[in-house]
Amino acid sequence: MTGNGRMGAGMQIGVVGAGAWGTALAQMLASDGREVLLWAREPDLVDQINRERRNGLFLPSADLHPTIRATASLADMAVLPILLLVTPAQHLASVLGQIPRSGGDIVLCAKGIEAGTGRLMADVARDAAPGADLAVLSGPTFAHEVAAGLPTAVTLACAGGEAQWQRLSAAIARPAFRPYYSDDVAGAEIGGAVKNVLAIACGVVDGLRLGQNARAALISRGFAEMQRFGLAMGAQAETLSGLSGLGDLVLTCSSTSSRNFSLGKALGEGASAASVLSNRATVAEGAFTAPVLAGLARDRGISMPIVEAVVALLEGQAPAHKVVASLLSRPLRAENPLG
Ligand SMILES: NC(=O)c1ccc[n+]([C@@H]2O[C@H](COP(=O)([O-])OP(=O)(O)OC[C@H]3O[C@@H](n4cnc5c(N)ncnc54)[C@H](O)[C@@H]3O)[C@@H](O)[C@H]2O)c1
Ligand SMILES: O=P(O)(O)OC[C@H](O)CO
Repeated sequence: MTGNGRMGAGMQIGVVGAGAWGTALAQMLASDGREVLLWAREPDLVDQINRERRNGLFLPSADLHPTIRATASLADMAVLPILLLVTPAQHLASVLGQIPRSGGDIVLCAKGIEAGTGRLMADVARDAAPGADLAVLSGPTFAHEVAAGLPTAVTLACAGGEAQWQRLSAAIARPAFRPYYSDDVAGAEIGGAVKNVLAIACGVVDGLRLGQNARAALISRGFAEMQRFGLAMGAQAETLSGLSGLGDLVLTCSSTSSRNFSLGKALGEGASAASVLSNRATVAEGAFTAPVLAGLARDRGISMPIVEAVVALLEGQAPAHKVVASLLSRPLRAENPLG
């Protein structure tokens, strides 16, 4: 199916969260002159965006378009028909719960699973914003590339089906930003959440200098884990092998531009997770998702040895080389990823 071009440039879109990804999405949406209202949690950042047209905290590379306006007020977002929610996964419930709004479209852009509850973002949003029409935007998307206008394709999974897709694709697509339709909300969410954990593992391989063969093996066996978990949770196989699953897994497992990959690399080089994370203002979602994902998999009898290994490393149970040795000494078995 196809989208219908863009809606009138007059309709303002709201972006909630002015980290790297929210700012990049605002920049992309404003690239055709559309007005974008961007909520930032940090008051100084609101001022900087409005006065200097830049986000020195989270996306210093971008000169922000003049039609982006920042606000510190979540109430300002309540009147907008389309909101992109781009706060980190662990903060979605509290931020969304503070927006006094009923109905409208909510496009979920965080990649993660809520610790403590095990909820995917759409489940969080259904509770925090009952009555909203939910969609998930996910795929291989480094923020700095999207902000620079480089070509990018994403999955836009719409719980409201094709009618919602027509509405949202018209508002969100740009010449260099290409959404693909899906009705598989859970599949799009699971791919994005699981790949972050696997990217930490790929970073460890890099940090330990285990080579390109090992990284390719890890991507492939990691994808098998994503498939086992995703299919058990009701995801469609096509979504997992698409942009929001395999596509994002390949991107995030291939570059130190990924915060998850670079966290893993530091772990492989001998650092502790606590020391790496305490020195960062940015989020590595995989560190929060890994334990809850492992728990969900264990509860369901789903084998995810790479995810378990990441949890062991994050918790400092053993040094990286020992965790890898233990993965490599598992019994030989059939490759069938679903077996
Ligand atoms: N950066 C990317 O390239 C990229 C791409 C796609 C998806 N994502 C996803 O987008 C989400 C946001 O990531 P990001 O890269 O924009 O963040 P970031 O690491 O650039 O910035 C951290 C963000 O967390 C916010 N924050 C910190 N404490 C908070 C709190 N208590 N309540 C609410 N917000 C709080 C900050 O205000 C800031 O917006 C994540 O789920 C990430 O996986 C990121
Ligand atoms: O920097 P990361 O690891 O959070 O990855 C960013 C995006 O999710 C890549 O698609």
